[in-house]
Amino acid sequence: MAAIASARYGKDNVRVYKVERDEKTGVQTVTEMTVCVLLEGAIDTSYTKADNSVVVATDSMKNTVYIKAKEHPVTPPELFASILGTHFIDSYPHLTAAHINVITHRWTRMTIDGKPHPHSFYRDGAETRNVEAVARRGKGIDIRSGIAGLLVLKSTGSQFHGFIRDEYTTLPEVWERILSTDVDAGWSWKTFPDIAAVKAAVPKFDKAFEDARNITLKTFAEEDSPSVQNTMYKMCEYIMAAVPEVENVDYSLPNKHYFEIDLSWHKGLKNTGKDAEVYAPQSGPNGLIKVTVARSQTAAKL
Ligand SMILES: O=c1[nH]c(=O)c2[nH]c(=O)[nH]c2[nH]1
Repeated sequence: MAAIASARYGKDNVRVYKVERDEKTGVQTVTEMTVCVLLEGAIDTSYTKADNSVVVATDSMKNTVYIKAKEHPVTPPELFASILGTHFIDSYPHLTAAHINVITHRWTRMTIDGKPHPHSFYRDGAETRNVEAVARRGKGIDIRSGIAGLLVLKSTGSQFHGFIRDEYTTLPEVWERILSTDVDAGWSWKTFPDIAAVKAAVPKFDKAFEDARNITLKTFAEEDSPSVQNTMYKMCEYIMAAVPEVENVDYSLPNKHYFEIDLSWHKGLKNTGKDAEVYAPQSGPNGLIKVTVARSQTAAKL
């Protein structure tokens, strides 16, 4: 006999743009998001018995995203995701959880002749601000805020030595290397009992994002990194110290390798070790290093 172990469904890639116009100053502010809604609850019969009476159409979910974006602020994304999630479980008694993902894309205001332009913006990077809010009936709202697609590189100030050497090892130890990664980081907040608690925390969300982004960049730039593992752990520690309401911090960092090229076959050109200048960026395979750091009392329970 087969039975459903878990099921959720919804609408992904709902693209939304919202403009805010300040009539007095003529300054406009824009937000562009990609939203995913996934719902859970007493929906098994829609899979097992073709019972569509329990189905909120994914098309209606898309409409709801647009309507809630019209009725409410879409920033900070933590609040908008919580408003959406709460709407679904409040509106449909058979649903138990709503998982809302909001990816906010960068539109940075242009500076023209030294002045911020009132209505023109540019995409200054692939980096996105990502929020996942899960509203669970009777269990409050869990939020993970994050940053993804922040591509960074340092041309020195990174080492890697002392690792296991055995019959599988060819990697030389290095006291000097290039370090590059595509930062995917998240910070998870203590459960909010309800939407009022999320509203009360609104001023903290943008500050936490700026703190986490600055800590990531500063630690990456300034630390003489002994390994990706140690550097990302330090980033987690600093974020936990900067944002007391955060319960844990996670990073997922690909190690984007740049290989030295031996050019000595061409007229004895020196291009390795301290003479290395021309490198071959690798697209794969790459290292992938992940961690979640919790406060000590929570980590002990995990
Ligand atoms: O920072 C690093 N951590 C590793 O675990 C690892 N493994 C590897 O081959 N290079 C690196 N670099």
